[in-house]
Amino acid sequence: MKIGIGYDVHKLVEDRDLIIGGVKIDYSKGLLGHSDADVLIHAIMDSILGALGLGDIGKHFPDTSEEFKDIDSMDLLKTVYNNMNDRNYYIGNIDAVIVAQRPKMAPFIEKMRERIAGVLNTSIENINIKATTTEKLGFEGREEGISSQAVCLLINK
Ligand SMILES: Nc1ccn([C@@H]2O[C@H](COP(=O)(O)O)[C@@H](O)[C@H]2O)c(=O)n1
Ligand SMILES: C[C@@]1(CO)OP(=O)(O)OP(=O)(O)OC[C@H]1O
Repeated sequence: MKIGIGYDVHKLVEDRDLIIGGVKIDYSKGLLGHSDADVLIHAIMDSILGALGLGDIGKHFPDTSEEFKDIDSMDLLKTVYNNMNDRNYYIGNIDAVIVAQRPKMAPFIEKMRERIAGVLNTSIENINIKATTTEKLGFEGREEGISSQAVCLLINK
């Protein structure tokens, strides 16, 4: 078994789609990034890469490469999954938190779990996603950005 941790932050700006956990959320602002800036998927990928001892997403998908400009982070997650699968590991479970003052994530959590479980070829029960505000404290609380943290457990086939 191997464990990993991931953390990511993206800035909230106008005129960008808000995509979190592979789900487009109707909101007045979106996250800025080289990719679609899906902060939850980035944290999950980093946790898996970390568990495998393979560095982080910046190493695998550099933000200097045109190849990854505006890319759907679910496509990157599929690449990370293939890498894990090739090394004979599968997902034990993932637990993650989205830190956002707004909007409410609760209505979208089940869809996120479904999408992530689908790409990672695991059961929805193995993917837990939580959300919290910071009671208006810090950059998330001031709605300047959204952060996410994830931990994963990988199991040997
Ligand atoms: N962006 C968010 C933040 C929170 N939630 C849900 O609300 C609950 C209470 O949040 P607190 O920060 O006040 O503890 C939290 O447990 C989440 O279920 C949310 O959906 N979206
Ligand atoms: C995903 C990548 C690549 O498109 O771009 P961003 O969306 O900027 O995300 P970040 O979490 O800053 O780092 C990984 C990047 O290389």
